[in-house]
Amino acid sequence: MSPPTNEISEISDLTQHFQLENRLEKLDINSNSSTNLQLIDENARKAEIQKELEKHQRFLRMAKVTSLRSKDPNTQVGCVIVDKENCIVSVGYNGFPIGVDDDVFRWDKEDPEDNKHLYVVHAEMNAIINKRCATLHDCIVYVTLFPCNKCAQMLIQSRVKKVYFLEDRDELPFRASKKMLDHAKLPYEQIVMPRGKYVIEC
Ligand SMILES: Nc1ccn([C@H]2C[C@H](O)[C@@H](COP(=O)(O)O)O2)c(=O)n1
Ligand SMILES: [Zn+2]
Repeated sequence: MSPPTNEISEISDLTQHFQLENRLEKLDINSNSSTNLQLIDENARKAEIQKELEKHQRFLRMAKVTSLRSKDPNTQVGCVIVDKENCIVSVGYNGFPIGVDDDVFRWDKEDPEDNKHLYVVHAEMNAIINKRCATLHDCIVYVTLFPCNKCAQMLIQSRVKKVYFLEDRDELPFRASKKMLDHAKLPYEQIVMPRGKYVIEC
């Protein structure tokens, strides 16, 4: 049985809190030996880290909004790619290729010959193809679902700098993807959304 909604929100709040704590711990600040100046510095860095986290959440919210364009009745995925200056250089969502008719290539077909997975272009692939810049080198990827193995290959080849994502899956394509990303040293990080600021009603 799934927990009631407010319980989920509390879990989300707690996870978020620990995520921020975890980020702060990495700073390795020795608070016992803090002088006033160090304390000011510490607070400034805490504020900076909080600001960074909020930026990631903002772009992931945009990825979520983008995902709503997908016609996949089971899983809508959205991807936003930003450059070094935090400018959006591309967006994408999962859909059939241009000219491939949804009424012919249906989303709900179970038959292996007609299954959507044979035809759908993933959100990340569409974002890579749609880019409005010469290269994605050092760009940051925001995606609502962890990239599969095929998308991970393309992201590695595109030389993007980091992947931020919302949801994860413990399935073969995703495990293979992690193996590849780790090996290629392309970092990825799951971001938890703040309570009440993720669900978008349209
Ligand atoms: N990172 C990903 C992973 C999956 N997708 C797409 C491919 C399908 O349209 C959908 C997954 O369908 P399901 O297996 O949940 O029925 O999500 C993507 O675009 N990017
Ligand atoms: Zn994929």
